[in-house]
Amino acid sequence: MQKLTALVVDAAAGFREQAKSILTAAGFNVEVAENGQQALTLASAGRFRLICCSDDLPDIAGSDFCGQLRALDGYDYAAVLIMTDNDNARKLKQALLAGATDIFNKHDTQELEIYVRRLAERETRHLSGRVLFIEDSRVLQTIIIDLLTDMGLDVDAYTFAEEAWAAFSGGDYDLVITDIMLEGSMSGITLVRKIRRLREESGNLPIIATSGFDNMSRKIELFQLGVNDFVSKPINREELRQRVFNHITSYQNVRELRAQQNSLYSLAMLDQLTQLFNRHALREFAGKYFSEAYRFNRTLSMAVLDLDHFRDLNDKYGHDKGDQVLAELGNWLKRHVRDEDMIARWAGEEFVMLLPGCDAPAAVVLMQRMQKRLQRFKPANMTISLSVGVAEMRHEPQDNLNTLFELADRAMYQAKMAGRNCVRQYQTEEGETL
Ligand SMILES: Nc1nc2c(ncn2[C@@H]2O[C@H](COP(=O)(O)OP(=O)(O)OP(=O)(O)O)[C@@H](O)[C@H]2O)c(=O)[nH]1
Repeated sequence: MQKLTALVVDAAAGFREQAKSILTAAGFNVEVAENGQQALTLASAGRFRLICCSDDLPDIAGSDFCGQLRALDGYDYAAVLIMTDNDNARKLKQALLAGATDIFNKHDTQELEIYVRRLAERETRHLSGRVLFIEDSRVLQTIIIDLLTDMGLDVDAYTFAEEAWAAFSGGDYDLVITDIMLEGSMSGITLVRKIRRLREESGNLPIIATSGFDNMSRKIELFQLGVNDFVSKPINREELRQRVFNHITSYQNVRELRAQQNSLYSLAMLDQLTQLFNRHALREFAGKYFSEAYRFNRTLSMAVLDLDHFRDLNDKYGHDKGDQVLAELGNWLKRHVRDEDMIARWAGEEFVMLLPGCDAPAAVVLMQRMQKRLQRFKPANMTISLSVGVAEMRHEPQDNLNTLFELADRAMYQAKMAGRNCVRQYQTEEGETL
């Protein structure tokens, strides 16, 4: 990692001190000079990452100082900040043309503070990540591997796109850098196309293409294909370093944000004990089940499943054992429904299933089969049983989750009354099933 060094050049001792303290606070080691000549001597002896220079030096104009500094060996990419106390547009433009990076007002140092703090953060940030790198020139491969590992990155380097593609599916990468013209039967373009066709997250990975053909229509084609960036050969190390830095950090920020969103989603929608959807999620998604049933005139059934004598199990074996039973049962139930069905933990020991395309008699048969299997499956080594109530949507305008739940819940109660461990379809007092 580069050492953060800065040089302040100003004839006024007061401003030198002020600038020095701002830069020191941002993490720079600071040297000072009173005039341009002294600064140029110091600059050629050392290598400063940042030079903060007055536009009003006693011996040399600010723009000339910039020009002479840039001509020194190793100052191509240094940040040269011109400090001014008058906003003479012409003078400032001259300084920019002569190579100044930016211009700041001496009387408003807040902007300078923000700039140096951000630069220091960027320079000292420890990158970590994995790069898939494809380049068929051995010499260039070595140079770029050095650059990337120096940035803290792990690199998987390949000469052929075929090998890289084989490695891609097994690796958790943060960036792909690929040459476009490669030896072998697969080109860099085919590799990019294959990556972009992937549906999973890795299909969105940032890709930097490199090529010796600096041809505009080829570049445009590459961007259309989904390449994020392009670096022409011969590769400028510093340019590639900055581009890699930007792509890796923004990709990782997006990933982190997505992970946070997922964990918030999981907290909001999933029951933490069973990892099934919770009641809130059932309410959220039920609308879709009902509207599709109306639209396509499909049947929709609901089953309410309630553990029998669970209080006794808790009392006899403890609440932790009860929790274990619920967690294992939840997992087991999830594996016994189809992808389009929905299962949620409604409350303590009560679960709800929405079964689209399934009428009530079919749901009864399904639940009876499940009950049979449950006798063999002993969650947490406990023999348990379920009372199940089933009801079918009647396709009446007021049908919704609440009305269907009410019927299925009443059916579940009828199953309890009938001695538990059985399935009941809701029956009206007149004996009509619904
Ligand atoms: N371990 C555990 N127990 C729970 C949880 N949620 C609810 N319960 C317990 O589930 C039991 C439900 O008891 P009841 O409503 O009387 O029902 P039951 O004992 O299963 O009897 P029936 O439903 O009539 O067969 C209570 O003891 C609750 O404390 C939970 O998250 N973990």
